[in-house]
Amino acid sequence: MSLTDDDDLSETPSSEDNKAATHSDTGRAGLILAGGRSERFPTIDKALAPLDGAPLLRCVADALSPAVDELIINCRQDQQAAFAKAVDDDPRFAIDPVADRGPLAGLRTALSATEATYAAILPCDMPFVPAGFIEYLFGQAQNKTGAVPCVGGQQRSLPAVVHVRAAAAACETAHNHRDGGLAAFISALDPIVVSERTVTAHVDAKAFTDIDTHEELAAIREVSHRAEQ
Ligand SMILES: Nc1nc2c(ncn2[C@@H]2O[C@H](COP(=O)(O)OP(=O)(O)OP(=O)(O)O)[C@@H](O)[C@H]2O)c(=O)[nH]1
Repeated sequence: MSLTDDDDLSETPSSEDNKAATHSDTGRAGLILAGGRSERFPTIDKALAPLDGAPLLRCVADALSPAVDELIINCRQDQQAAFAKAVDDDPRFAIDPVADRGPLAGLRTALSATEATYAAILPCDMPFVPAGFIEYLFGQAQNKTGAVPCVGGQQRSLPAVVHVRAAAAACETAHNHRDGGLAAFISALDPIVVSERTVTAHVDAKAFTDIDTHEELAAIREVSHRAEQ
């Protein structure tokens, strides 16, 4: 499938489709990539590391939930039980058939688990992206292959809102690419890039902070502790 920004990707479900709608047959999915090994975050899976009393995974799920109709967590089989306990809602899980194949493989697994037309994608370590900004990205992605923000002078791969079928095709293209990562995926998807000026009008740049180490998490805790005083 070849898609460009000019392609109209709108899908108008028939009344038959609507009658047959199930929990997974929704307009907007939220996909959380959480199948990494957290090697820079020793002794604990960073998705379970607490921030203000809640595991990072729950912070991300709580932020995403208001903007989506269904939540899907992508991870390894051995993470599922702990992750199910960590989040408040009752998310679906998309389990990697083969572990440790990287975020792009995780994304393919997550995309194949939803019937939604559009999906927001977040990593498990980016807890401050507000639902309002995800809603904004859904609006920008409408009838396009997707939308990503420009932050710090760079187009980001995540967070992203993507057209699910276009994204699945872009995963295949990226898979055959030399680096085979999320950057190759975004390049193949060719989404709308929301300018930095527009991004900063909607949200603080801190919203896109991701947490890779204990030191980074401690620094964030320190800032929020000071803000409370
Ligand atoms: N499904 C899946 N997700 C992954 C994989 N590797 C990384 N991710 C996810 O992709 C996102 C970005 O990855 P990183 O920030 O590098 O996380 P990580 O690989 O767990 O961390 P390090 O091991 O310290 O590099 C995180 O949400 C990870 O959970 C993988 O092999 N499979």
